[in-house]
Amino acid sequence: MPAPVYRRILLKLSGEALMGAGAHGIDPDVLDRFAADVRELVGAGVQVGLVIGGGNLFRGAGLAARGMDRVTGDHMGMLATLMNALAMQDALERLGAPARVMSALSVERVCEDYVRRDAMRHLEKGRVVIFAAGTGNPFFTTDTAASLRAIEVGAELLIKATKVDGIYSADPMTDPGATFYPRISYGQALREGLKVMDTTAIVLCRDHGMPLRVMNINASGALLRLIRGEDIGSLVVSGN
Ligand SMILES: Nc1ncnc2c1ncn2[C@@H]1O[C@H](COP(=O)(O)OP(=O)(O)OP(=O)(O)O)[C@@H](O)[C@H]1O
Ligand SMILES: O=c1ccn([C@@H]2O[C@H](COP(=O)(O)O)[C@@H](O)[C@H]2O)c(=O)[nH]1
Repeated sequence: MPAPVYRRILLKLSGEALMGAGAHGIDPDVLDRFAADVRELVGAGVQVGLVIGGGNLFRGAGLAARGMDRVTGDHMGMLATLMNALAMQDALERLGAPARVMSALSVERVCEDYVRRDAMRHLEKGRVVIFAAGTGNPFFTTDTAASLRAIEVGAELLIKATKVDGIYSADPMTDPGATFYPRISYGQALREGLKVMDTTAIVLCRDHGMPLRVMNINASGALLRLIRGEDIGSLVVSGN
């Protein structure tokens, strides 16, 4: 087996994908499958930071569209990501992979607060660090939190694992004519307003030279092959 080409990665997992075939919540089989994929990475010697979205439970923008105060909705969205993080911590530990949830919002009886130096230490010890509650601020997303944490902890790659195979000219879920981009520059992604990842997250990656891959979360064994150097999904590269 080829050795991993990355020492430390930050993996952003879609919250929505946790629903599986359901319309809401967490499908336990899907959760366990994702946890097994993450454990394989740890087993291969890679230090793994995780950020999990909250779209399977709540998004602030959706709640605001139905009349709720936006900041309250975003607080609920961030707490939703904490619930997903706790579920993932449990699934990983059932598989024998030590994990720590670190939250950007203080919920001190439940998990650790996010402190960068502590997070680095957990990673060095081979524990999966699950960064919960996004950035801790409303009006952001977990994509931005993933970019931020990847940069803060010195990850060598940010992987966005989502429901589609990578980046396309348009949303492939709604546009069957969308073309796949195996490589795209940050500049082109921003210019074309591609909605696969939010603008703030892409700008952060661009400005801090964080390599970014978008890939399908449901492709079996793909994460392991990716960290061993296979060209999977779409790679976002420097340039205009
Ligand atoms: N140009 C594009 N290329 C690829 N996917 C796109 C594009 N435009 C929109 N998308 C959509 O973006 C989705 C991924 O982004 P999004 O952050 O909304 O999902 P997510 O990762 O599942 O979020 P959450 O973690 O909140 O559940 C894909 O599932 C895809 O349908
Ligand atoms: O930094 C952040 C991150 C997230 N939120 C809120 O949480 C939900 C869920 O996150 P997704 O990235 O959409 O999965 C998001 O819609 C926001 O409402 C936040 O406020 N700040």
